[in-house]
Amino acid sequence: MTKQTIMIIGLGLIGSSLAVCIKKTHPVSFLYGWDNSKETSQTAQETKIVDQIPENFAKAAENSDIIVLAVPVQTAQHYLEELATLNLKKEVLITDTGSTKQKIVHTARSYKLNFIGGHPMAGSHKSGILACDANLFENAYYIFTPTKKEQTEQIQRLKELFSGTRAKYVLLKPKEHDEITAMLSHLPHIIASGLVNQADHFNQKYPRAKQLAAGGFRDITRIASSDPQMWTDILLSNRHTLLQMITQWQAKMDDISFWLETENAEQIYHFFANAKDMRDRLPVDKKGSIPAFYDLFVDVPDRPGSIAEITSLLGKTQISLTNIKILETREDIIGVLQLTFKNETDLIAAKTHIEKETDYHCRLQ
Ligand SMILES: NC(=O)c1ccc[n+]([C@@H]2O[C@H](COP(=O)([O-])OP(=O)(O)OC[C@H]3O[C@@H](n4cnc5c(N)ncnc54)[C@H](O)[C@@H]3O)[C@@H](O)[C@H]2O)c1
Ligand SMILES: O=C(O)C(=O)C[C@]1(C(=O)O)C=C[C@@H](O)C=C1
Repeated sequence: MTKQTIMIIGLGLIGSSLAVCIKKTHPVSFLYGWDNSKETSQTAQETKIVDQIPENFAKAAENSDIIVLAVPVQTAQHYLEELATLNLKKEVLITDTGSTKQKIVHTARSYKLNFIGGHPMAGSHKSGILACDANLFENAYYIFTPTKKEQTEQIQRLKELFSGTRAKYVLLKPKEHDEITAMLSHLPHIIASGLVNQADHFNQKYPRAKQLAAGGFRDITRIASSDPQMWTDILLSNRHTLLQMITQWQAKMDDISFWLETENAEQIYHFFANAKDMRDRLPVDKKGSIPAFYDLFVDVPDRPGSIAEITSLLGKTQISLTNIKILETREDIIGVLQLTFKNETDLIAAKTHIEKETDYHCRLQ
């Protein structure tokens, strides 16, 4: 194992999780971390997620063999501009984790930087260093977008660097990447937030309506809790593709309006049947289509002692929780408890146990 100096710029959810994975498989490498949030830098230092938060950005970058940009995509562009002005090592390899690839690859090329675009297709609506998770990328796809054949050796360097993620590597062209993620990630985020905003407006007429939001609304809108800055950057950097996708979406909505106006049950049935068929065939073991965190949602009666009952049940079985949160206490009826575990085995064991010992309903999403 060669000793390398690695610099991670941006120590939020993705940067800190990658740092932990790198440390696990490359203990002899030296890891610099850089973040413009003082609090985040302090946490990274205290928890030893990185070896050092340097005093001087330029010196650390110039000393690095690999630089990983894990900041919002627009910010990553600015860092490339800055890195291009430094006296970086000749062999330095720069990569990023951003959710869009064409713009950043284009910028890196214009500065003649040794850059390979990267994108781990796993994440969460949670952000920041406190959401750091060493298992975040396990079984997920990690996309690289090389632009030249000569980059094979560089890709190999990155595959080795990120081997601790236990992700599956995929190579795509930047344009292919941006079209696929527009369909499967960016448009869904727009729709989820659109729904929440529409419901927010609606709530002015029926203020109690939000208390009634049940599984359907919650399931489809989880990702609306994601970081607004990150998503502003993503949308603006994949503008053209998204404009086309939105037009297609609007056409689909027009179809539904028409079928409703004309009471066309056959077309409406076909719309749902086709979607069900496609959704049911989605692989369930892939991150991206399942929650990246091992969360269990338990409907509990809103009465004293019900939370203690669950924690003591889990305590007896030695299943350890990493987080517990009361999501809502709906009047009179039930509330939802979000239990987070450190891996899938604990999650499934907890679900089985709670269902066996109580009559509480458990859901994975
Ligand atoms: N969240 C996801 O699900 C996900 C998944 C895959 C890829 N990505 C991409 O990875 C990147 C990071 O996303 P994240 O989820 O880790 O976001 P995050 O908000 O959790 O972390 C971003 C970090 O960058 C820091 N930062 C912001 N501006 C900075 C600057 N100018 N200089 C230094 N640090 C700065 C922030 O303080 C924060 O710690 C984004 O480009 C995003 O598109 C996100
Ligand atoms: O699971 C989530 O919360 C995510 O939003 C993760 C998700 C996605 O859309 O699948 C979000 C953006 C990233 O670029 C990759 C993954």
